[in-house]
Amino acid sequence: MATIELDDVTVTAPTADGEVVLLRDVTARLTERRVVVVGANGSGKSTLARLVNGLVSAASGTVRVDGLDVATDGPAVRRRVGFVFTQPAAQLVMPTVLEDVALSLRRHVKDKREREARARAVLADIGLADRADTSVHALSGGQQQLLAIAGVLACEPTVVVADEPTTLLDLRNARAVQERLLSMEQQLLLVTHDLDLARRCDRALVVEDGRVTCDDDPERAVAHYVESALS
Ligand SMILES: Nc1ncnc2c1ncn2[C@@H]1O[C@H](COP(=O)(O)OP(=O)(O)OP(=O)(O)O)[C@@H](O)[C@H]1O
Repeated sequence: MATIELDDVTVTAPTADGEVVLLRDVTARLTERRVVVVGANGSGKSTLARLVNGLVSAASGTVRVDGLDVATDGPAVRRRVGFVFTQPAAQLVMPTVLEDVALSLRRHVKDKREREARARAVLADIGLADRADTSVHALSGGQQQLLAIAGVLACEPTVVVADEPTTLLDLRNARAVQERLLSMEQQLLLVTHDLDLARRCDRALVVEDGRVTCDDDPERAVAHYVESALS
């Protein structure tokens, strides 16, 4: 299993009259297979998730994935960390379903024919084999999210970071995406407002106002979050 290490990490962003702190003094060593991040809107969850593949940089402190520093080994870290966004359309770039998966595979499989065969196998695995030649825009939101996840997994990452991956999906598609993410062998760092889903993970971080205020087993952490959010 992969290891994500955050050591005294603070993230800031510039404002018109100085800077704002988005995340403050976060330290955690994450080795569990499924780690969930919960917290109120605007508390800093996405900022925490984005640190792990360098989409957001730390102002101070270090972020490491399997010992590699995101600040100095960015490309090597990004090869290990796949990212699933809330909006799947954000990461579907090719015209057809098959081409999109094949593009994800371009660094891993050099031979074009072999790449196409692998892409077809990936599509069969997620149940989209019959949509291979369809436009990515003709897929439903749920199918697009499954395709985005397939593209990420095809690159064989050791960590998958998913930022509210089921927020836009109906119950059935949300379930399909959840099961795919929870059952995969890769380490999952999941941001979600779905507390039932959070309870199925192995460890939970609660973020409040840019700080990790609870780091515990999910039952206890979710209880802490509910108590704090509703009090
Ligand atoms: N680049 C930026 N510049 C200024 N403020 C920012 C920037 N990025 C994020 N913020 C602010 O930092 C806070 C934390 O944002 P973040 O997206 O991490 O929250 P979140 O917990 O993921 O929220 P949500 O549940 O609504 O997605 C928010 O108040 C947001 O407006």
